[in-house]
Amino acid sequence: FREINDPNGIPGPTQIPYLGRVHDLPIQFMWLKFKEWADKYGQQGFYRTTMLGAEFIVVTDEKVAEDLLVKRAKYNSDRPVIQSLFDSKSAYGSMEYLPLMGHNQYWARQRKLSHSYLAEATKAHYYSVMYFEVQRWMARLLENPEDFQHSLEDMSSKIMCQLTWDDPSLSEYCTKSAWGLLTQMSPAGPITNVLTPLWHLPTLINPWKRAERKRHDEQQAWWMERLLTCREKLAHGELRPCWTRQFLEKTSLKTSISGDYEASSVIGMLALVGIFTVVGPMSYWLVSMVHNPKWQEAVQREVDQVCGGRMPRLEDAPRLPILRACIKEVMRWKPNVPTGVAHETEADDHYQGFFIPKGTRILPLDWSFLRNPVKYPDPDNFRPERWLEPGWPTYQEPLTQYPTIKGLSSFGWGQRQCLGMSLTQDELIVGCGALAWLFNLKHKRDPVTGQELPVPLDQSNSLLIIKPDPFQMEFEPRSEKKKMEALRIWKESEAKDRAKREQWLRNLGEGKPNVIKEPKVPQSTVKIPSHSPAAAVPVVLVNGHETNESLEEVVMEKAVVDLRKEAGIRIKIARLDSTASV
Ligand code: HEM
Repeated sequence: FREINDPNGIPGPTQIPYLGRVHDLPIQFMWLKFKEWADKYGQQGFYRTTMLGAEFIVVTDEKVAEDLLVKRAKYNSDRPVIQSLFDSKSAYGSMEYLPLMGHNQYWARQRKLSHSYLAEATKAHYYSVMYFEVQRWMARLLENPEDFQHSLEDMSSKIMCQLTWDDPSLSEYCTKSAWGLLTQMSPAGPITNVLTPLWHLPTLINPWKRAERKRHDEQQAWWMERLLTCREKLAHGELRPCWTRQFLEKTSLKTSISGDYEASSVIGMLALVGIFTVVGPMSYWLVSMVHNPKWQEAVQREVDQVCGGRMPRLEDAPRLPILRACIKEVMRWKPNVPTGVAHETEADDHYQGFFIPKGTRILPLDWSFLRNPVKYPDPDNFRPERWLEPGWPTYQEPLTQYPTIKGLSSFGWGQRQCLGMSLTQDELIVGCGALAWLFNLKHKRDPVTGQELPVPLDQSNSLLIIKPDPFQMEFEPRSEKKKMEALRIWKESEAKDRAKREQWLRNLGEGKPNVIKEPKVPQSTVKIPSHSPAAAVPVVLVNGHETNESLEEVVMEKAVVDLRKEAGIRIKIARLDSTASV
């Protein structure tokens, strides 16, 4: 007992031999107990606890997270094992779940690949996918408002399925599969994540292992089927631009990804992770707007003034600071990964005079960071003005650029920081902007008593990534004109999309080339500083049109085209102030 409660060690709750503090750490709303301990023991910005022999350092201050997870990222970027998944860290080469992988070769190459695809998500072609799905969601909300939680999840899933496999019809299964994995990896999921020794029972008497085997095999088979279907469609010229097409056509030649199994996993995982993450803040947006009608009115006023009566688009973002402030405040007030995602240390270390052994799990407690009263005065209340008015510690100028959710502690730290920040920001701007344009989000009234039905503020699941429990609310169209306009826009977009798909297939039948016309890239809310290496990337023009491809890709393509004896392609490179032709 004395050994595990060393008075000179890192402060923390008293540990019981073997159990540590697992017995009084509730599975439900675990982050609240962690915060309670933080207030008691975390004066230095961190404290220590253990669970069934596993050492934890719970980080409660952003400065400490910066020191341990960013400055010492070289040896603090591993992940702990998740007991109820087979080889969650890919230590034995399973190569399946990028965000859960150890700090190993599979993680390095998959992160590189995912990074390039998610940067792609900020490019012009992909914006149209977001607009299209948000327009569909608005129409669905008008037609069936009761179903809003399901249709929201489906919208998010359709965006990911289209970006990944060019097929929004896969959304229902993809969502189911995403929640399956999320549940399996969360402490609030199977009991074997907490009582870990149970996992080692022989398979015959181990229902958890058998259930996981079934879930795992189905998911992997589904991911593989997606890759093979895309390959077949590509061979027939039927696959429009998406990450799988990009992989099959270009990346597969250059990357060290080992083959179809790994490729289908890394691409499939991207689709999954983009669903439940974005659903959280979008759901809490609804909750926050119902509870804060004044801020809802402020966002509506801003959207009306800036967008002149139409649905907001991404190029409007620099002139929508109130919308961005409310989005950021929703993510601060109701963080959807409240415990943070643990890193594991790969070497013995000393910090502030304390010894941290190799294999310690470092938990950056986001709930604590975002409720720090010094950085966020009045932390328990929804105060978007903290991002908009000088005098608040978090205020930053220029307001065309700030507030931005990029870099928020909720996206994690150092080498493991989230790769989906841009995608999340863009989806939230388009989605929440459309809601503000079209609806008054309100409490629903009981048809019998006329009383307002409650929209709970603190009822959610307790998975690693949370969302509010089912609730009821009202989506009141702001006017009949807006309602008709939203339905018209959706009908028009749907008809155009159908026509484009048909044209694509007709072209194929007639042997004509299929050309994708990309809309202009909207101005980002965050400008790239001129000293950044990204600013020096040359703009590549093909036949006078800007392309998203790199110079090497274009030259490579030209070589292929030349080989096929299809001449007539001109490539012009504009590099900063000078231009040259190849
Ligand atoms: C509200 C939205 C989101 C939140 C709060 C969030 C949060 C996080 C967090 C906390 C991590 C772990 C960071 C760490 O270990 O320090 C992470 C990792 C990751 N996120 Fe997100 N995420 C969001 C959206 C997305 C989206 C939309 C995508 C992509 C489609 C995405 C892709 C990833 C990937 C691939 C990783 C693994 C990075 C690695 O292990 O190297 N995330 N995210």
